[in-house]
Amino acid sequence: MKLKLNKKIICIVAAVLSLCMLSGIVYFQFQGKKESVHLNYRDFITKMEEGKVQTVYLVDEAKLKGKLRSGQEFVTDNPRTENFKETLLMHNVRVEENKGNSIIVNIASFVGFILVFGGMAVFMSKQASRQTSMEFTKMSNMEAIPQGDIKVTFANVAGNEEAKESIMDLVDFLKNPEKYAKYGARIPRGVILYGPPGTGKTLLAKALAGEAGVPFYAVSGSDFVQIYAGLGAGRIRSLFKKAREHKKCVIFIDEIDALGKKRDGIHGNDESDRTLNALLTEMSGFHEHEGIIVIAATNRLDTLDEALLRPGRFDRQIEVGLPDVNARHQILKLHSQRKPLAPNVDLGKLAHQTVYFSGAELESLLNEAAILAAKQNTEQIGIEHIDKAYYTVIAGEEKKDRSAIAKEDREVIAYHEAGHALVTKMVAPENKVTKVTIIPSTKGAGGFSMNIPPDKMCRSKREILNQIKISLGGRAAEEIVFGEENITTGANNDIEKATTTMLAMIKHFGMNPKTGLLNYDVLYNYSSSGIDSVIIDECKKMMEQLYGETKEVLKNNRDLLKNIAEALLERETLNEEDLDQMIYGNHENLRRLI
Ligand SMILES: Nc1ncnc2c1ncn2[C@@H]1O[C@H](COP(=O)(O)OP(=O)(O)OP(=O)(O)O)[C@@H](O)[C@H]1O
Ligand SMILES: [Zn+2]
Repeated sequence: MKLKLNKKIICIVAAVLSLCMLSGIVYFQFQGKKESVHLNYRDFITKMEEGKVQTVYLVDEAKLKGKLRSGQEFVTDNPRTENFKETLLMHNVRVEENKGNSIIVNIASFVGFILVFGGMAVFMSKQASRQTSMEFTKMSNMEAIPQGDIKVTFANVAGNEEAKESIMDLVDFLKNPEKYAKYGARIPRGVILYGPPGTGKTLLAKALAGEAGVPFYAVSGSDFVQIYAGLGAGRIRSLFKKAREHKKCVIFIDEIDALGKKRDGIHGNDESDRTLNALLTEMSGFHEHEGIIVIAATNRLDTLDEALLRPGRFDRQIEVGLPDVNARHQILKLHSQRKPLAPNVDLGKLAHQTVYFSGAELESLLNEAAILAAKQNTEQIGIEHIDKAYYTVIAGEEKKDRSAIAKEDREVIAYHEAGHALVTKMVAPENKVTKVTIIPSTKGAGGFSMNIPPDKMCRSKREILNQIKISLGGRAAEEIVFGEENITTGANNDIEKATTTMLAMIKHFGMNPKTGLLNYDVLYNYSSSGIDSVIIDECKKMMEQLYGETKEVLKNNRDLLKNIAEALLERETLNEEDLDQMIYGNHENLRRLI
């Protein structure tokens, strides 16, 4: 009874207090609006250059306040660069340092209100209390793994050679930031690792910290959302504050997409915007000689807000793809190092059977097998354990055996990619084919073949036509080998690319005799006749002719096409040397004959 009464009183007091608080907040907001405007940093610089800025109050906060000559007060981002004060003085701006400004006081009182308000809420609801304290604990738990405790090095990462190389560059940046500062080089602040789950992104970030011998902070983008308003941005600031104490360190933000998703303009989310802005502000506030590198990871690069990818932010993007057969073999070897494998386990063969497995799945495969063997008390881990574990690992995503479904698809993909590569070699040997693979990547649905034309200012009509033939090479190979009935949707992107190029030839470059030397975009601006049917007819005609020629190239080299496709099925990835070896043999001279 006593307890109930107490609760009632508490509720009444809480209601009255809340009312007071609310009016306080409303008053504060009214005051705030009257007082200062928010200038983005670029506008601030413009105003400064125009001599419109009278005073700036320098503080060590993310935002700083100032006054325009018109009397208007403003708030803007604090760049925290070393020569900021000098720049201000050079522009005749009065600089006042560390002066408590009224907005800070206001913010403090606002935060005070919020805290009291929050406190009441906590008091009134046990549930909320538990939740809040969890969030706060999370916040204070952002401890770094100290330097020396990170045992991960590049030796723990198998495969992923290209990603590893890019990360290796950063080790030197972290070890000797002064060296780069001396030459005025901007040290990369942010790196995005992108690729499918479980491919070793976290591992690479840890290896960077491990190799450079610096502390490692790991957080996840999703830790910053779904928490009380304003806390996300606060957490970012406290994370960076802690990181700065170390001078050199690696901050790893997993699932960056949780706070840096593209804004669609309709479903804006103020809270994640605020958090993202706090992150960007912190990153642009790094001192030149500071060795802090932020590594972010995401499964999808294309969903990220462009603001994140601008220079000075996450301007290095590194793909971390699924491992090919060679890389899978190395990963299996690495993770079986301390496992007693039976002689009947052939890791090379296992690598072939684990198409589309990520590094994490391979690790899990061996781990599950080890658990099974331990349960049965057998001396060693045998192939029978691995076979069983195989289904445990892929269960849940697909009932059927992945490699079995993939078999037919893989063959079509192999011929498709072989088609692209062979046509490139035949019609445009000056292009570089850096990599052909049937392992899916973000660059292409099935597989992809990287074909880089030489760097030139202008391209000739012949080069453009060849580029279209290269795009058509995939579909042409499918048709020749599997018949017209069996062509696939795999050529979707290729057709899009070919059409775009073809239209540009006709509409912009005046490279078709029938449609003439006209720019059709300019023409359409003056008449509203829509797309000219002559253009469509010419496009189709030219495309048909090029497709015929492409098929001819492949038909004349069917053996080569078969060899390349079979090599792809066997090795999954081929590089330029492998291709040249197959096409030109050992005789470099032959190259000139073709
Ligand atoms: N290339 C690799 N070499 C060795 N082990 C790997 C590799 N890739 C993944 N692994 C194993 O898988 C585990 C999980 O990898 P990691 O957490 O780095 O993947 P991730 O790409 O960060 O995944 P997510 O996108 O799900 O966060 C690692 O701890 C390691 O055991
Ligand atoms: Zn293709």
